[in-house]
Amino acid sequence: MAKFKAPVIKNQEFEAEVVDLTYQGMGVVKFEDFPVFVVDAIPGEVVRVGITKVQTNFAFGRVIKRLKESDDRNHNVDQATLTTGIAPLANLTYAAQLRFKQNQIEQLFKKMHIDVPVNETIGMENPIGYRNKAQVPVRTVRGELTTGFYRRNSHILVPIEDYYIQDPEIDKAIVVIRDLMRRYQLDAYDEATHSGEIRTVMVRRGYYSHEMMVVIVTRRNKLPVAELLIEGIKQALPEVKSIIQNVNSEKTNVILGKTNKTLWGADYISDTLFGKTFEIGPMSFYQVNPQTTEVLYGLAVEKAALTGDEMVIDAYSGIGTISLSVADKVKEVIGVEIVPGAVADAKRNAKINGIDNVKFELGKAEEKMVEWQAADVKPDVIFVDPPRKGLTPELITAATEMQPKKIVYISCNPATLARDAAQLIESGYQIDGAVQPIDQFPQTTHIESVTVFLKK
Ligand SMILES: C[S@@+](CC[C@H](N)C(=O)[O-])C[C@H]1O[C@@H](n2cnc3c(N)ncnc32)[C@H](O)[C@@H]1O
Repeated sequence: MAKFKAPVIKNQEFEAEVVDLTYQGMGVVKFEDFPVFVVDAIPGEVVRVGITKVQTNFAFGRVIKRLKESDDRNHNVDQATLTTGIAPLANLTYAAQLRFKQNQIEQLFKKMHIDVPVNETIGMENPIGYRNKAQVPVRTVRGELTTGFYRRNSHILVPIEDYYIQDPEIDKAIVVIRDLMRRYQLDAYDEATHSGEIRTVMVRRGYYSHEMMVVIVTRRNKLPVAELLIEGIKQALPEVKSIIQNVNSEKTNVILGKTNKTLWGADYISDTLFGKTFEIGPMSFYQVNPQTTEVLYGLAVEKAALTGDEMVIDAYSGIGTISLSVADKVKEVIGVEIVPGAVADAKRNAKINGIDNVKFELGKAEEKMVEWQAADVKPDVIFVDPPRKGLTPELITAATEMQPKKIVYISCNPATLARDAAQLIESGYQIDGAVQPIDQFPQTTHIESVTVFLKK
């Protein structure tokens, strides 16, 4: 059989209308029927495209000239932001972003042949500067230690100081820390040669508490000039309550290593959610958008319609935010979480808030659920809030065999949500009402939603 030959070649130019937007926020144009994915091109726009890379079934291109512009284009964003991968939807108006997210969920359920309404995405009033956490790579650019963000689809650092979607206080802190590292001539990490010292700076700031944690990720155990660095950070950033060194000596893209050393202050910071206090350690997941998290969990709890008598499972419980938010509305909760630091945080958080009807277990949700089912645990409601890869078939089998009245699925990836929904429906559950998207991650392609499954 003759090998398929792409109808375009590198550097070829042509004009076309943008007909679609991929789930990664890239415009789709067609050359004959061959799809070309183009950064910063919006459906309805007509563009002159230059081909940058050709693959077997598709190609990538860039906009050489925009010949017709879409009304959905947002002009209030600078080029550096669009060049990096930090805010890939920032070229769209916010209204168009919200429609894009609703539409993505609709398409994914349609593909699975599940007929379900999807509500309009609940958005933010001010959808920038919301992130309570930054993880910024530290690299050498033109001979100087630099912080910024990777250029899209690459590991090339673009120096930036305004990260657009991060809490501006975090942006300021990163510049302060970068300048101290320059002053004390610290060496930035070099991925290619696996040399240098400072890999990443992570900063987390409590939305209500304004407590800041700084985590410096190093390649080796020794952090040169640690004393001077700590003193400088304390002087310049009075909100900092915790300075931690995380050691990651592996040749990997994973940001954090396993070892943490508290260089100064507390091992965690606190913040509040629904008026409850949560202590958050460096390894623990904590929702990055504190403003919409309350909307998200508020909705999840409202949809669960709890009466006070329920036995609840909180699978993927993190530091216990869902468990502790529902504890006073139910009889008891058991949570399961895989990260030991997060389970320790969750147990402390139960204590701090005087909650004693909640238990947290360390383990894999998919294994614990099978154990609980075998032990004849009978939950009335199961909350699942998995990472992007979603649930496993084993977890769904065990969960549905326990026959809870409701399974409340909080999802950060509609592709795995739609896949899992098919198995839940096959196992005797039906979707109650509509899927509700909530914009936890404005300006990005990430899509959060809540769906309730009812036992038929
Ligand atoms: C989206 S977060 C939700 C956390 C928590 N519900 C919250 O909102 O703060 C997913 C959590 O699942 C945990 N996790 C990942 N894989 C897991 C597994 N196989 N079993 C249990 N927990 C897991 C992660 O460490 C993370 O804390």
